[in-house]
Amino acid sequence: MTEVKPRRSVLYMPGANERALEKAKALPADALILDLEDAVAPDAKEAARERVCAAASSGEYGKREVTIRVNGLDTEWHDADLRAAAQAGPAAVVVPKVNSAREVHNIERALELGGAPEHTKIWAMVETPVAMLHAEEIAAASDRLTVLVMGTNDLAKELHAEFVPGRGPLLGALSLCLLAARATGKVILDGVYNDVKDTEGFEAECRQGREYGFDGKTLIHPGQIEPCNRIFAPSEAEVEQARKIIAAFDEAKAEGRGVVTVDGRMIENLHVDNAQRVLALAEAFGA
Ligand SMILES: CC(C)(COP(=O)(O)OP(=O)(O)OC[C@H]1O[C@@H](n2cnc3c(N)ncnc32)[C@H](O)[C@@H]1OP(=O)(O)O)[C@@H](O)C(=O)NCCC(=O)NCCSC(=O)C[C@H](O)C(=O)O
Ligand SMILES: [Mg+2]
Repeated sequence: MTEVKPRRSVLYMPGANERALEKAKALPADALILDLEDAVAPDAKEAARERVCAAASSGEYGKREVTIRVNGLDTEWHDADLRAAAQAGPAAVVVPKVNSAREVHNIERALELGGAPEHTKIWAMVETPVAMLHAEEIAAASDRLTVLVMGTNDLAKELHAEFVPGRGPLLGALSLCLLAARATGKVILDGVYNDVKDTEGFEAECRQGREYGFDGKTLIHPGQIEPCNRIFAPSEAEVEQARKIIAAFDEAKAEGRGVVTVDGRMIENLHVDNAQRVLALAEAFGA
């Protein structure tokens, strides 16, 4: 099984907010997105670019992936953001509103020309109707692209959809992107939950994201980290069950059988693969 990187909780923080950048050093988020796009006002963009590039190359955020979200491809800041990010060498450059494979190729070329180290990957945000329809070609466009990130605020805006409990209006789009990620072997992160005071609603959305198959969720506030880490990690009972399944199947195999029941349920090879994935995740999360 390939290495599992912890990406349950991926926290955005405004690149212009020095206090938030400092505070993030001690926060238990699995990964960070230092934002130059929506959370930064136009007249603060250049100072924020310098600040986040310095933060990303500082080595002060421990083992976590520190990424930089640049401004969109059609903005006046995009090229300079990409050049600066390529030099800073973060774990990834997060690019908003990616709509086609051609755009991914352009980003890839710009990173290469900018001298980005190999470890700097592309995380593509999918957040427009066009991106939903091109999700597979976007995900498959480059080996350097390792993660799809849902942008549910932009998507809802473009769709004229309302935010309702259960996210009915967005479920088709979320499923399309999940299919694209799984079909191409990429990681996929769910979108943000805007009401930072609504713990119950946030936890329900985390559970829904996990049930659908998302690898983790993007966050906007430190208070969202603990519930997100808890919900996206296998519980003790799930780890115990995974061990039981592996042991029962090993025993059956030794007796020449390819199928067994555990607690009355059929277990075949594919369920063992799932159980191994649960153990790998638990180990990656330090559970
Ligand atoms: C949402 C917020 C504006 C709320 O801010 P505020 O009311 O000031 O929060 P608190 O007073 O509760 O903050 C408590 C302390 O925590 C620090 N803090 C807050 N948020 C963060 C953060 N994201 N990272 C690190 N630290 C954070 C505060 O500084 C306080 O610290 P202290 O003073 O020491 O007590 C605010 O949370 C915020 O700005 N969040 C991030 C917003 C953001 O990045 N937005 C852009 C990304 S989301 C997006 O673009 C979606 C996507 O594209 C889509 O389309 O869906
Ligand atoms: Mg967006």
